[in-house]
Amino acid sequence: MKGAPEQEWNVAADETPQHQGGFRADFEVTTERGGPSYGEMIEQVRTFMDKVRYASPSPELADEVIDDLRKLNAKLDSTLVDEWTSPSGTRIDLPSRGNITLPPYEVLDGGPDGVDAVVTFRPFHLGGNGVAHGGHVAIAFDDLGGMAAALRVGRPARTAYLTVNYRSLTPLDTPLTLRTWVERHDGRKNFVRGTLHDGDRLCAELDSLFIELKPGQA
Ligand SMILES: CCCCCCCC(=O)SCCNC(=O)CCNC(=O)[C@H](O)C(C)(C)COP(=O)(O)OP(=O)(O)OC[C@H]1O[C@@H](n2cnc3c(N)ncnc32)[C@H](O)[C@@H]1OP(=O)(O)O
Repeated sequence: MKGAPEQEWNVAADETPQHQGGFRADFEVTTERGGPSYGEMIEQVRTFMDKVRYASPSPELADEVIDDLRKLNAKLDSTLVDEWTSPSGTRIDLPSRGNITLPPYEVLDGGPDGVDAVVTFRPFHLGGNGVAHGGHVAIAFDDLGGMAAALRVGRPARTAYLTVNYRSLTPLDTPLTLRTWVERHDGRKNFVRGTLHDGDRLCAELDSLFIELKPGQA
């Protein structure tokens, strides 16, 4: 991974098809793209999603919010870039690399032996009856399982299968311990296991296969 000190943070997307030549194994990570307030911007969006999940607005307020959102969307329209240069996904100083689509996590330790992270499912990750949606648990495992495979092989890997065993309910708004590691490998095949704990209580387990991508493979 490269981290250039001089980052351009508002580069227009070019005409190059994004997947030409395969998944980019070596794209620039950054702590600067999007500016110093980018993390807070993402946090405010997540907070907005929390509010939307539980809000019951009047028709008038819904119309007002729609107007405000249209204005905000128009503001961002002029700044759109491709996925490889967007801060969302490449800002390694932010929870989940600044990726707005992932449950926010912080990697405490990561290397060829595995990944230790703390993940907090937000109120908007609600599944039902106050606990996390199983699909969001799977997303956290997919990203951090993929990271464990990538850190072992030094190249990106794609999920071939992913099984989550849900052992007990996963709470919201609670820092949870998530671990992933490559249990065994066979050529390009990385068999990745994982656990998600609330304190000592096991919430879910991961059993998955990540295939190391060949050079140029999409
Ligand atoms: C740090 C950031 C991390 C982010 C992680 C995010 C991860 C993701 O979400 S990726 C998105 C979800 N995954 C996908 O879209 C993948 C879609 N599938 C594919 O692209 C391909 O099937 C792919 C790449 C997985 C494998 O294709 P390919 O490279 O041609 O491998 P292929 O030759 O078919 O298989 C290689 C080996 O794996 C085995 N294999 C492949 N798929 C499976 C499977 N589902 N189950 C069991 N074995 C499998 C094959 O049998 C073969 O075994 P062997 O070498 O012993 O004969």
